[in-house]
Amino acid sequence: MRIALGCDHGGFPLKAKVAEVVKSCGHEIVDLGTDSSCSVDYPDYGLTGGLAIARREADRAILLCGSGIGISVAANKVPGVRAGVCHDTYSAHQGVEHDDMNVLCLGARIVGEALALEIVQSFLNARYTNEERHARRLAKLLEIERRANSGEWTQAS
Ligand SMILES: O=C(CO)[C@H](O)[C@H](O)[C@H](O)COP(=O)(O)O
Repeated sequence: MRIALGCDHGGFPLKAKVAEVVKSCGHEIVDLGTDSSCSVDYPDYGLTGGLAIARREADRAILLCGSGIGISVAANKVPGVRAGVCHDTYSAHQGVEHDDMNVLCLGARIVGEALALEIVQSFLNARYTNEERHARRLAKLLEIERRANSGEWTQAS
């Protein structure tokens, strides 16, 4: 798979190790920056990561920030993105298997390196099951997205 990898300064300390694991699992990296610990703004990197998915430049993304929260909120604003913060391996594979999560977000200030790398592997190895109940729920998510984007909830009547 092509895996977009992006981070802000809070996530930067984990980025190189995550890239190593992604490549060692046989995947290609689409590097979205940032490339140093200089302070930057997580919405910029959440957007870039989300767009990589929306534009099909990557199959999945891994986004890192201090907590994982800010960058996941930003990425989830992009239609087609299903980003989740996962700080345990179970969520990382179940999020893909049940919810077709396509963006994994990690907080480099929350998880240690060893656990983070196991979480990454768990995410990469997981596949969406497409079981009937999951497909039904995913269809409902997509319908929420469609209605939100149509403006029906924000236009004055
Ligand atoms: O954790 C974050 C948002 O949820 C971001 O990664 C930022 O890294 C964090 O807010 C940055 O904090 P800083 O005090 O500007 O380093």
